[in-house]
Amino acid sequence: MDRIRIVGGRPLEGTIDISGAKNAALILMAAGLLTDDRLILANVPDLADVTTMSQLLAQHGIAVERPSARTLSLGGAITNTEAPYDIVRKMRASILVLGPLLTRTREARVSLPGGCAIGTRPVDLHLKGLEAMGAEIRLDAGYIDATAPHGLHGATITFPFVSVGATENLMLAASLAEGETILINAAREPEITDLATCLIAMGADITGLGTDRLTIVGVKSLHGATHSIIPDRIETGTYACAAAITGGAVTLRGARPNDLGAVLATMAQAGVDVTETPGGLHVSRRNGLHGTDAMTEPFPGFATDMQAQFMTLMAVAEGASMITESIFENRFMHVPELNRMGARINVHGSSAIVRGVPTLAGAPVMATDLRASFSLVLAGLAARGETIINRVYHLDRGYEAVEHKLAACGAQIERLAA
Ligand SMILES: CC(=O)N[C@H]1[C@@H](OP(=O)(O)OP(=O)(O)OC[C@H]2O[C@@H](n3ccc(=O)[nH]c3=O)[C@H](O)[C@@H]2O)O[C@H](CO)[C@@H](O)[C@@H]1O
Ligand SMILES: C=C(OP(=O)(O)O)C(=O)O
Repeated sequence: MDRIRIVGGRPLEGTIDISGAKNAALILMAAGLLTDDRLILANVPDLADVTTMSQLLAQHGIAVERPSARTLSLGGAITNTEAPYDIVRKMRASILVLGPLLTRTREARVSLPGGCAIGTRPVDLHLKGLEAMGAEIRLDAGYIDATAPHGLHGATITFPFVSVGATENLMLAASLAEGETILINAAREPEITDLATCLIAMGADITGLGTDRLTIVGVKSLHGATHSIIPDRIETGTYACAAAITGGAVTLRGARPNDLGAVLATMAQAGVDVTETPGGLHVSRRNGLHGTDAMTEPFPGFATDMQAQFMTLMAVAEGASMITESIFENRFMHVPELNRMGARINVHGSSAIVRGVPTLAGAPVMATDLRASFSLVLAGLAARGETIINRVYHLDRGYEAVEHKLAACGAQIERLAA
């Protein structure tokens, strides 16, 4: 297994190009199941999760080609409606093929994704929504067995709480269902709007973009389209933290500041200088950081996918912060690892109290999930001495060319191949 070695203490200076959004790429690839025509996706990041989704689509019969480094071309008829355990277990986002397979072919057998390091992550809202649209669902040997003998029909679905994945799955299903679907208390994440924009380009009828009420009127068929994926807001926020924690100055080229919701304002409150530029965002820090509270919430609130990285920033701020995780029940696995590097963080239920320390000390640490991994990279960049991060495969799921992007800005970082 690869490891990452960092020698900390160097301010980052330079420009980082922000890649296409992982979470938009995955759902847009699933949208490729909605038509036999070609769906061309541009600005696709080169990530392990994108490779996994390509494998999943390929075994459903979809031809997945990469005509250029950043472009994916999807097309062809669905020949197999089973999403097997061996692929689904690698990536929970595999559940996003359920809606498209069912609405297209009236049947789907998708392995239950199960829990993961950050929480139990049930998919009940996906299943209840599809049942409201006429699906018959039973669980069999760890699989979701779904059929829609008469096809899916529109329904009004009120989510009891916001779910990004359930909103996406039902949007995909509704786009080819008979009649009108209304999704109430829908997620408003930028990736949802990106999906809607692409579906509309494919011929779908969707209104309410960017709001918590989406109306989708099913159409008979969808056609091919070309769509460019939005820049990754979480990668943007993560590198903003990297600039800030090292006391550097970095331009994040291609970033879309509005997509970061409460994250940038919270960073600014903590003492980070954040300036919108014509092509992105400039982030620097000349003065000290001060402890600032944050609570994760659905968009436009503070993103849970930024919680671990912001916590590392607060670990070296002056004063205390309270960081509350309200989306996932177990997303503090980075805390013991950060504490091994000298941080002073206590977890009380869904909140972490962070008492800032003047410096962290390099140490061997273990990555436990994607964003926790980068929180350790950030700690390593700020720490005195050497940090070795194990289990880098978590990082490779969602961050493209981490060591190259950081080294180009002056970080002392290298990948140690297994
Ligand atoms: C591939 C992708 O886009 N992943 C993102 C997506 O995950 P994902 O779509 O899995 O996250 P959800 O928004 O669905 O989850 C929010 C909360 O709802 C719960 N829940 C969800 C569905 C359901 O049927 N029942 C249920 O109880 C989850 O366990 C969680 O506690 O949104 C999360 C929240 O912004 C992000 O952290 C993930 O990076
Ligand atoms: C939790 C994440 O991804 P996933 O939903 O694919 O596990 C993430 O991107 O931080």
